Parts: sequence; structure tokens; C-alpha cells
Amino acid sequence: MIHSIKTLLLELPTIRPHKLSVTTMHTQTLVLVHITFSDGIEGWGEATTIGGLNYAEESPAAIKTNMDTYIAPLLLQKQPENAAQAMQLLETHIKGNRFAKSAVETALLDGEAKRLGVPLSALLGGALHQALPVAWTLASGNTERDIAEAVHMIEAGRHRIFKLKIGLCGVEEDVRHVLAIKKALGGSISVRVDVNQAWTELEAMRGIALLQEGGIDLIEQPVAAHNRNALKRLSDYFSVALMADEAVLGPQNAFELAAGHYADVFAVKINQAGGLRNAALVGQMAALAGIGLYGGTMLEGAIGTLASAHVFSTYPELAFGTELFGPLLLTEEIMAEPLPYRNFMLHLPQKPGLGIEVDKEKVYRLSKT
Ligand SMILES: O=C(O)C[C@H]1C=CC(=O)O1
Ligand SMILES: [Mn+2]
Repeated sequence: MIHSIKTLLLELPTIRPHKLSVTTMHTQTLVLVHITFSDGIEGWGEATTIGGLNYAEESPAAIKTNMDTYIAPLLLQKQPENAAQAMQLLETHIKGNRFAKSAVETALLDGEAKRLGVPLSALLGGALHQALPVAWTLASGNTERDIAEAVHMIEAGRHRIFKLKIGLCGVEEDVRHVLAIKKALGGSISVRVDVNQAWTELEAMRGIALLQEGGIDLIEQPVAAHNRNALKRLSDYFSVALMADEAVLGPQNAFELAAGHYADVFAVKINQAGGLRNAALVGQMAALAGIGLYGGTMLEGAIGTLASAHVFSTYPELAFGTELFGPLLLTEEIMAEPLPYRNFMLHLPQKPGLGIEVDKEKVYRLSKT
């Protein structure tokens, strides 16, 4: 039985300002869900978004309010027997709120996996990968600083795939910034860009042509998420891989995008998909449609990052790797031990549930409530 559900807000500083076309982040707010069960087992889940309401339609405050006011009381009253029943209950009575649902499902699956003594991925069919490549986002807003940061990451064995956030400056200025970094890092390093919806279709035609010519590997969400027809026209026209990110939501919408081949690659995010099993389904559908997969992040802390890693470990292939670097952007460690990042990869913990213990005393101390 579910004994208690608590939702905590933790606002943690980032290691440097993180500049996107939609906002500049100085902190990240983690919404943690802590479930205790009557047999003494505990489960943890997490939701994050980016820059309040700048990126998506659920804010941290709204996630907590809806958890405390609607979702937790419903689960405590109905006492679903497993995560699948819980998610069906929430689908029936709670419209939207994909991020909150993802956090709850993570906590429930963490608890179930601990009870069974298996890693969380086992409840999703089992892991096909024991380690996942992890990209780093260069977003300091300064070309020289980005190059120095990338060189440091390569030398430290941390990252050799870099994603650059663009879309704030003019197309030509952004392209100059990207190609200067590509040139400085050399041919063996993968450089990609994320436009976060900032370009019109005509700007995208100009920008993508120059980036393709300059050896950039992947162009993420160049146009508005709702403009799926433009994304498809661009994907059909260019040979460089185009990735849908903000456009990819839950399974229903991913099914339509996959069936119509609206992009070459999907960035899958557990929050955007509305949970772990949904994110697993989105990945399987994309794979069936011949669409490449990329393990996306909503800049989660350690809990959401581990949950995402368990999902992505079940994918048949991850042609473009992952960007599960969220905890490395934060100044505070909230787990009993840091996540195992080694040799440019995140290694999946083998212990039951998410696989790494939360530093409970610390998260309660840091939480605002
Ligand atoms: O992909 C996004 O749009 C959001 C996020 C992922 C990495 C990063 O730096 O920002
Ligand atoms: Mn993106």
C-alpha cells in the first residue's frame, strides 16, 4: 500500500549560466516525489522543466500544487496495486500534467523494482545497453569560453559529443559561432546544434545549408514545435539529420510524427512523454518507423537522469547517444554517491530500483517546504 506521497521543491544553482534561445538559467528547480509504502520501501521520482514556463506548460510550482492537491490524494484514496494501474487511474482523472505523471511513475517503479530486487529497467523489459554515451551542452554564450569548456571535457574523458544552443542571434552570427567551435575541436568530435524552435522555415533553410556544409552532425528543433509540416519539408530536403524535440510529446503524437516521418531523429524525454513506459513506447515506435533515437534531457537532476537512463537502456539502438548530463550542471550532489560517469559514458547502476540512494537528509534540508 502507498503510505505517503511528498513533493519537494529544490532550487539548485547551476555551475555557470546556461543560455538557451528561450531563457538563461542560473538555477534549476527539481520537483522531487518521495513515496513511502506500508512495507517500508521508498520510491523517488523527479520532474523538471526549464526556466519556469519559458520551455513547457508545467511550472515547478504547478507540478507541486497539482501533485499535492489532486494526484497524491487520488492515489492514496484508490491505492492502485502497481504502476500500470496508477497511470491508468491518472489518465482517467487527471488531464495533461505529463511532467507530474512522469515523476509519480518513476517513484512507483523505483519502489516496485526495489521490492522485486531488480534494476528499474527490468520492469521495462530489461536493459540492452549497460552504458550510454553522454553529450554536453555548450551554452556559456561565448565562443572562446565554449571551446575551452569542450577541450576540458574531452581531456577529462567526460564528453566528446557537444550540442550548441543557438537561435538567439542572427542566423549568420550563430553559424559563425558553431563553425568556429567545430573547427577548433576537429573532425573526430561530434558537434550538433539545438535551435529550440527559434527559426522561421526560411531562416532554417539558410542556417541548415551552412551547418550541413560545415560538418555539423545533427540539427535539433529548428522551427516551432507546432509547425510539423515545416520540419518535415526540411528533413526531406536536407541530408544532415534533423531532430524533433519539443514537437515530440506522448505516444499518440509520437505515433503520428513517426508514421509520417516528420523528422529523422526523435529526442525522447520522460517528462515530455508523460512517464517512463510512455517514453519506452515512443522509442519503440520511432525505431519501428526507422527514426533514429536520442536520449533527451529536461536538465533533470540525478533521479530523473537515472530514470531516463533506465528507459534509454531498453532501446534497440541509440544512433545519436544521449544528453544525460543534467546532474553535472548542478553545484549540489543530492545522492549518497555521484552518478557513474566514466569514459564519455553514463554507466547504469545494477542495484535495485533507480540504483543509487538519495541523500534523504540533504534533500529535505535543501527543499523549500
Ligand atoms: O534539449 C533541450 O531543448 C533542453 C535541454 C537539453 C539539453 C540542454 O542543454 O537543454
Ligand atoms: Mn532540445
